[in-house]
Amino acid sequence: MSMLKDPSRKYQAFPAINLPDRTWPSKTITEVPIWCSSDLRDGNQSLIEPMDAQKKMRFFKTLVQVGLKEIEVAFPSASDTDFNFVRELIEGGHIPDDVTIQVLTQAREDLITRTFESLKGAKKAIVHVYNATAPSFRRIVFNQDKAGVIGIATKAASLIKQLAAQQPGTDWTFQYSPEIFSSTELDFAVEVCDAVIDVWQPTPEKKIILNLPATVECATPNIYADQIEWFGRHVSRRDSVIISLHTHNDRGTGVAATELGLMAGADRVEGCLFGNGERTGNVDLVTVALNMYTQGLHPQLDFSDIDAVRKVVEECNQLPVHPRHPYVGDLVHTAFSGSHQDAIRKGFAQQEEGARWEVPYLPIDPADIGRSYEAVIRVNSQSGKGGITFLLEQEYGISLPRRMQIEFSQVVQKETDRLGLEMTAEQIYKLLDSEYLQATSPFTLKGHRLQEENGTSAVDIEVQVKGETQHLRGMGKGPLEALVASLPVGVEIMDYSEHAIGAGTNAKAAAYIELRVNGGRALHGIGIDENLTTASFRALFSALNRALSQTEAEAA
Ligand SMILES: CC(=O)SCCNC(=O)CCNC(=O)[C@H](O)C(C)(C)COP(=O)(O)OP(=O)(O)OC[C@H]1O[C@@H](n2cnc3c(N)ncnc32)[C@H](O)[C@@H]1OP(=O)(O)O
Ligand SMILES: CC(C)C(=O)C(=O)O
Ligand SMILES: [Mg+2]
Repeated sequence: MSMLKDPSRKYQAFPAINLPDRTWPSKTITEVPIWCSSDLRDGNQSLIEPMDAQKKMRFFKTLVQVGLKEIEVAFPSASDTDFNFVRELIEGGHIPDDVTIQVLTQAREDLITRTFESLKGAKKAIVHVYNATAPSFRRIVFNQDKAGVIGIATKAASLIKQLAAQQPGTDWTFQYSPEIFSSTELDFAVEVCDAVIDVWQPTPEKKIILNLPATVECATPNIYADQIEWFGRHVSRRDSVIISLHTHNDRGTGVAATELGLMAGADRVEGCLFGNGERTGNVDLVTVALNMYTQGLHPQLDFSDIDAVRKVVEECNQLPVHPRHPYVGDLVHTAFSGSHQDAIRKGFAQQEEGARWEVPYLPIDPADIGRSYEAVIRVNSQSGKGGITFLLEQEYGISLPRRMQIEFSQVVQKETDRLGLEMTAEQIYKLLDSEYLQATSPFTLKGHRLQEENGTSAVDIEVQVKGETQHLRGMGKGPLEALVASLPVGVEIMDYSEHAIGAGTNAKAAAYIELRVNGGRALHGIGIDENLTTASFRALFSALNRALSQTEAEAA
């Protein structure tokens, strides 16, 4: 490869932060942050078709239901749709008392003025202003030096303070974002923020929010954590400032950066549900929140019906959620592969109600987010007996004995190989039915009469053999021995088991028999009936017929 064409030469590693006594690496997340959804702003501005008023309202109500207390609802000076949406929220009384709406504006006088107009009559509001501070933006976008950029920020901060004072009926919170904080020289980021602090004069009782965006993610997440810890140590009036994280996912590590940022001392997280947002998206709030469960923390957001939330988000954003998306993807609580299914089935069987969650391969209990166990195990050609057994147990109450699991899984394997497709529980049951329950040839059991006296059983059997009715009679120490004695072929029973399916008046019996015919290969049969003796007789004929058919097939 020619070095001249080597793309890596265009880029430079992000320099490490000088913070040898960093503390975040040995911390864990022990507190739930303040959550802020930016779905209706950062999410919305990145959509092919931004949401209309109806969609925005539907999304807003879902966010409220989920439990978000801070919601960035619009960029009011951007469009009439956004402006009018803020008006509708306020005038229509749609904002619950414990929810604060947030709006974004550039640090420009006309836009700030329009933003305050949109907020007239709000009980509470966060006014969020941003301007770029990163070196390339200073040069490319603003053509300003550092002092010029500080001037943009402080001028806007002053105007915001002044306009807020003119609308005293609203409980205001001010928020400032130095854009691409993560690419801004740290001391300059602090310098700009300190200048804004000087204007806003926050106190521990009336804090401001400093939102520190990784607008474009261009370093490993440990760098972002260092930047957050460094900033927290150096910013003035730390006790009067809420440090907010706002990460994007350009390198695919938005969640990691946010989590490490929390360990580094941040108080608040902005993001979007399922990671919508500019380019690769904002950090996925759902993932960060649900990851808290595995830290033993309740995220204080309600995703107990995650599929209902997903439906709203997909319909409003007109973007599908990927099937492998953490927590919510269609496939993420599903195991196809044999060894995973085996471990999951054993895990479910041993998991006790209320005990610490230990089911292998499932980081959280799917039921906690409204997912059903049925979806957990699905069967294709990579599956083994564990998954097949699990589905038959869950869906049909059929518990195959161990050796029969092995035998039947080979039948299923042949079918999945032949189809090249997944098999549903229903298809598996149909296969079990045709292979075992419908194994009625050459012997079709038509009826039986059982007499038991002094420990001896005598059975009269009516069977149909190749269309002809035959009567068989046998005696033995029990019904099965009597039945075996009645047969015209040599049958040796290797194993027998039974269990109930269901309970009460609808209960049925399932019987399983493993037998050998004339010393041949051991094979299984199943019988299901309301009557246990009938079930066991059906099981015997099921196994016998399978054995005879196979012998015939092998001879042919
Ligand atoms: C990282 C982020 O997500 S930031 C949020 C981005 N979101 C959006 O932009 C969505 C909504 N935006 C819009 O609809 C439009 O940009 C508007 C209506 C707000 C403004 O539109 P316009 O007036 O046409 O300006 P435009 O967006 O092109 O911005 C360019 C001008 O604003 C300046 N500018 C850009 N950002 C800022 C800022 N944060 N603060 C101050 N000035 C800014 C630029 O330097 C440029 O100035 P110039 O014309 O003197 O060179
Ligand atoms: C407006 C700011 C906070 C933003 O969205 C970003 O920098 O990503
Ligand atoms: Mg953003």
